[in-house]
Amino acid sequence: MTGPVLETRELGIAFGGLKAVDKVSVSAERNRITTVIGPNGAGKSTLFNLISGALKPKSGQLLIDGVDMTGASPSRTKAAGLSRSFQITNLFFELTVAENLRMAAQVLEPKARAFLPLARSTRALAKTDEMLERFQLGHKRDELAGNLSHGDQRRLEIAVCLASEPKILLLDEPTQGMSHADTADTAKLVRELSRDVSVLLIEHDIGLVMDLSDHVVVMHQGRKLAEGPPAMVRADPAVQAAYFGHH
Ligand SMILES: Nc1ncnc2c1ncn2[C@@H]1O[C@H](COP(=O)(O)OP(=O)(O)OP(=O)(O)O)[C@@H](O)[C@H]1O
Repeated sequence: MTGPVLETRELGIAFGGLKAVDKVSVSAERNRITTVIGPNGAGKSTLFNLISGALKPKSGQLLIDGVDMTGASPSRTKAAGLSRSFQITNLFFELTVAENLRMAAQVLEPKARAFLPLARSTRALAKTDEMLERFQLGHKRDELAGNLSHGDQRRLEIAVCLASEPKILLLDEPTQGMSHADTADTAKLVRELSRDVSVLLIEHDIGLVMDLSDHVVVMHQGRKLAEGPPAMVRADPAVQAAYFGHH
């Protein structure tokens, strides 16, 4: 497949009179990190909600891998290859690290095997082992997810997202609340991930945005204000005025 893995065309939604997302067109290219930035209330989370199917757009179009997914439910966008990681962690704290991964990887099993004993979920179990090793969580496999450090939980969360082999990963502020060291580790991880999967990111840490992103989209008051390579966006006077707060 060529072309962007994800594309929005003039996507829009309003809450009452407020145009939270107003004719926003973005595309995420394959195996690239595309980052959406903008001040509080710019419409970033709402855009993610429209892309994942949590909200239905009032206007515009959404394409995943070239297929029209406008108005599709979250389960349909997920089946089309979209995986979303929330600001609020979506791990099962009362399950172990390995169980969290295996549940996510279960979608890789053919439907006919869905009711077989877990031990025979060979693809899901192999994927679990692969993720444990890659994310250096092997020694914590039988630990309850709820007992992990914040950094390990975020790492596990990204691993859970990848376990279902998505085409595009939506990450909503993956470093929020992290220590400096955990932020650096997560940045490294996101960069690694982008070798296998396209990433669409919301991030407030501007240093990280500049460092990580291949392409930056700037939102302001529901609209797309600018987009381009990080350095170009940062130098844009309109972006500096709206986002960085100086002229
Ligand atoms: N369900 C809703 N009902 C009414 N207004 C909403 C709803 N969701 C978002 N909004 C409004 O839409 C605008 C965009 O909000 P959104 O959360 O998308 O911004 P954001 O860029 O993600 O901000 P932040 O960086 O603070 O998370 C805001 O003015 C917000 O108050």
